[in-house]
Amino acid sequence: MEKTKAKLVLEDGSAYEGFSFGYQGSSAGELVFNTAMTGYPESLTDPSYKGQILVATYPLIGNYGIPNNSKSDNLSRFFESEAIQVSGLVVSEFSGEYSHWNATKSLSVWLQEQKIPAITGIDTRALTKTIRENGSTLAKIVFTKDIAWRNPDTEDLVGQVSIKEKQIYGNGKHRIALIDCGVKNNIIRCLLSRDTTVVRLPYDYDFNQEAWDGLFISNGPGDPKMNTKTIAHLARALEGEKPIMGICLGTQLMALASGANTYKLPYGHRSHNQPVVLCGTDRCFITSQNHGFAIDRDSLDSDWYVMFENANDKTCEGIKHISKPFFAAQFHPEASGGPTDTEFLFDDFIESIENHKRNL
Ligand SMILES: NC(=O)CC[C@H](N)C(=O)O
Repeated sequence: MEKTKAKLVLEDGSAYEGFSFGYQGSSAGELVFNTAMTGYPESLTDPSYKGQILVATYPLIGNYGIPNNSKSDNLSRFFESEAIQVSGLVVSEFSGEYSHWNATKSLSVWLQEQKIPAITGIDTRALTKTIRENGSTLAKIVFTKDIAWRNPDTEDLVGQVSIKEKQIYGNGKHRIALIDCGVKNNIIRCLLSRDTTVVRLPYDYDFNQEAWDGLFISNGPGDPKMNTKTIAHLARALEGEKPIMGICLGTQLMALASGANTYKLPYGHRSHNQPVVLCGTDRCFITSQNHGFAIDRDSLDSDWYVMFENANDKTCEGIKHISKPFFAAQFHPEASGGPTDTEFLFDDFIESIENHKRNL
C-alpha cells in the first residue's frame, strides 16, 4: 500500500508528521490520551469519546484486529456501541497484520469503512508528555486541506449519541430505567446478567413518568453541565426514595442535580489502571477510566459524601447519599476493556433494589 502523509496539528501550532492508516479526510476535536495496553475496539466504540481524537500510548496498535459484529440480546457482543465514536486515532506503530480468534478485519479497514482518520508514526510518548504538561488541547488530523478547530465541550454531544426511541432489553424481575447519555453496551450486559429488564430511554426523556424499580444514569461524552434537561429530571428523582446508580457522566449529572459542582481536569483519566480507594477503608481497586471532568468534592451538600477517591490525585471517584439508596462511580465498574474488580457495584445496586422492594 502506498503511504499517504498526514499531519497532527495542535492548538499551539506544533505539528507532528506521520502516515495515514484510516480514512483520508481531515478531522478536528479534543486530543486525549489513553494508556491502556489493550481494548482498542472497545475504546473506539465508547460513545464517551465523541468529538475526541484518541492517542494510544501503547506503542503497537492493531495486532489483534477487529472482531465480528455478532449480536446477543440485540446488543453487539464485542463493541460498546454500533459505530466508531472517536474523531480520529493517533498511534506510534500501526500493525496491519493481525491475529486473534475472532478477528475479521484489520483496524485500518474498519477505520476506512467508518470514515475515521488515523495517523501512525507519531512519537505518542512525547505527545502525551506535552498534553500532561500543558493540559488538554484541541487538535486536528490534516491531509491537504486545512479545516476549522472543533471544541466538543461546547456541543450537545449527548444528544448526538443517545438513543432516539425507547428500547427494551431482557425480561428479568427488576425493571431498570436506563438513561442513555451514550451508554456502553457492557453496562446493559452487566444489568441483564442480574435478572433485570432494561428500559433504555433517550437522555432528554422524562423518566419520572415511567414505572421502574431502579434508575441508572449512563456514561457519556462532553461537559456534564451541557445536560440541563437530564439534570432537571434527575433532581426530581432525587426527591424520591427509589435506588439510583450512575457511572461516569451519570455520576457527574447526579452531583449536579444534587446542587454540587463539576470542573474540567487538566488532562483527565483514561486508562485501565487507575487506583481508587474506598473511603474509610484501606481497600484500593484498579479501575478502568475515561473522563475529563470531575466532581468538586468540596461543593457536595451534607447529604452526600465521597465514596471513592483517586489514589493518584485525590479527586472524587464516586459519591453516595448518607441515607437514601443513591450512589455513583466516576470510574467504569463494567470495564470493557479493563479490570472487572469493581463489577460488584452492580450487585450492590440490585441488592438496594431488593431491599427497597422488601421495605415497601
Ligand atoms: N466516560 C464518561 O462518561 C465521561 C464523562 C464526561 N464526558 C467526562 O469526560 O468527564
